[in-house]
Amino acid sequence: MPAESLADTPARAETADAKRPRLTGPAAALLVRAAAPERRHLLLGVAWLLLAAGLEALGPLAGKYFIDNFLLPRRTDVPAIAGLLGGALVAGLVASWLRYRQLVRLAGVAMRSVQRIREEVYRHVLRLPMAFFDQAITGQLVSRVTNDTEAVKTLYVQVLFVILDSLIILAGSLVAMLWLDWRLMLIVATLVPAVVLIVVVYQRLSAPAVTRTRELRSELNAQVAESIAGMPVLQASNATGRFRSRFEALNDSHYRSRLRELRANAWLLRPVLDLLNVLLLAAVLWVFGARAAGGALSAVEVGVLYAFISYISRVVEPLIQITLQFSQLQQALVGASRVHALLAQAEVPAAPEEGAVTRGEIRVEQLDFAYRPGLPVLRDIDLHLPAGSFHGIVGHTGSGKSTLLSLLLRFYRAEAGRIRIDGIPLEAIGEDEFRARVGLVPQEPFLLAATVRENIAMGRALSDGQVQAAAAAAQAHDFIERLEQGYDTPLGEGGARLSVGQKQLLSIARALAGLPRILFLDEATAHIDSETEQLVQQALARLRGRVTVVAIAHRLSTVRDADRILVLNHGRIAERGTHAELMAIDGGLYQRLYQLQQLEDEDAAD
Ligand SMILES: Nc1ncnc2c1ncn2[C@@H]1O[C@H](COP(=O)(O)OP(=O)(O)OP(=O)(O)O)[C@@H](O)[C@H]1O
Repeated sequence: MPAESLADTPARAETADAKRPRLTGPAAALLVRAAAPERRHLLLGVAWLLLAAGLEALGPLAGKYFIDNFLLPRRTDVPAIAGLLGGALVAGLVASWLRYRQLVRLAGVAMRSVQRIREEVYRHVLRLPMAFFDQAITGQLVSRVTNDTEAVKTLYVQVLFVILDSLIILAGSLVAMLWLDWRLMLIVATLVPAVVLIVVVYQRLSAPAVTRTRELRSELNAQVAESIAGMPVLQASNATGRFRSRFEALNDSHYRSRLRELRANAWLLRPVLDLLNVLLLAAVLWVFGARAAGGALSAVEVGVLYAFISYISRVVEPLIQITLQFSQLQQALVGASRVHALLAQAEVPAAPEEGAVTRGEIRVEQLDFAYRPGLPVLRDIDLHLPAGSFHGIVGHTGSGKSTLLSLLLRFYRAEAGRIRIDGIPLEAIGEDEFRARVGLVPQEPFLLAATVRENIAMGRALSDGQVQAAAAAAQAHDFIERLEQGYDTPLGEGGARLSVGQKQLLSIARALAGLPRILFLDEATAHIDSETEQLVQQALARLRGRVTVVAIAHRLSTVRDADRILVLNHGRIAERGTHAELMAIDGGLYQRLYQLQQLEDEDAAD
């Protein structure tokens, strides 16, 4: 199957959907859905937030009461003053305690919601069709599952709760001011449309920069992942310099984009609001000054003046907080829409749980397939593989061998024709049943950074005896026993401590450990020496009659003993028969392939 390219591509674009930094309906639904199981916590958290903000809003009113009733009339009523101060102190303490409880509760809601979203995204990725991974770039996908979901957490923790908190304080202060002096309150309230205007301008200026920054960050991830995966090729082809320059260029674009974003923040958020704060204070003082000059200022209004000055800062501060959160909101929305775009990708449709693989007989009728419309890769494929038989598939590069295997493995769906296993259509067999009964040994063995035992068991509840039996059947037991810690030897990332042949034998052991009825091998002997190839051949011979084996082989010796060999040519089955039958076709494709390979082998021996 095609490997991911190491081509020197410029910055790669992502889906248009992920670019729109808007809390679209489905993205909002995602956030609400993730928080839904926490409704009780959410309601209690918001209730405590409301109570705390209400208690805090009483502070300036208490100050006004003190000025009006004790300070200006020069009254020294100690028990009343002590009562007032004590009340203010208790209200402050209760407000602080409620804030603590509310923060812990709401932060918990946010964290658990993001945990759920991240799990949902990962679960979804595991169920995406292979066609999706043909286009996907590993690093970008990793970025979606980790960074973007983290950005969504910001949306819950900081943005929504800080904005909610600020809105409540703002509303409380405006109501208190309305009660004190509605005309003055209207002057202060002009701040609100001014801030809305600032936020709109800010969003216009910074949204493209924020989106670009996120894209570039995920491209940085993609390049690092790609470079690590292809390190041997990178170093051997002396491409490290080129990759370094590409990374530096990307990193520089990221820096510039972030700078544009920060400039918009620096200009529009705090400084403009601080200026508005000063203007507002001047306006309120001017009104009071005018009233005093006109002789209309009563003694009672000194308390109102004090309360107003206190409330102005309480109005300005939450507005500053709200606008500051907008930069994070922007990033979180981009994150949420990217996560949503990924979740919107269609999963592999779930198969009904009824069909079962019992014997392992495969029948293919009139199969046609194309990855892209109009470019057929397989045409008119008809096959019958009896249960327990051993079939080889050979053919030149690009003839469609791996594609046929991918269709038999249900990685893609054919547009025309039928595949049946034991008489049941492929898509009617339950996913668990299908994967348990059908094993695959891929061309590139994939090993986890875990022990030999874990690599064979792959999370299945297998006993030591079952693991060892599978290893013995794959001719891997002997070399495993020779490792320092036998089956408990840690293999290092990608099985770095083993030879390619040993990795391949482990990969076969893993496939056999599930006791499959059908076993597919995709060029499993392509990169191993003839000695290991013989081990693989012995392992396959032992499966005869019990497991249906389909082996794609570049090396014809691997399938020489097969019951039947299928020769693919430009997506069609050109020849089929045993080795002897195919060799008897004069000028036949198989005969030519075989002779060519013998010449190559002789050359290699020379
Ligand atoms: N995921 C894909 N998307 C689009 N085209 C693909 C994809 N995989 C394979 N192809 C194309 O389909 C054709 C058959 O490819 P396939 O990998 O099945 O050939 P193959 O016989 O297995 O070749 P090889 O021996 O080199 O592995 C090729 O032209 C290839 O470019």
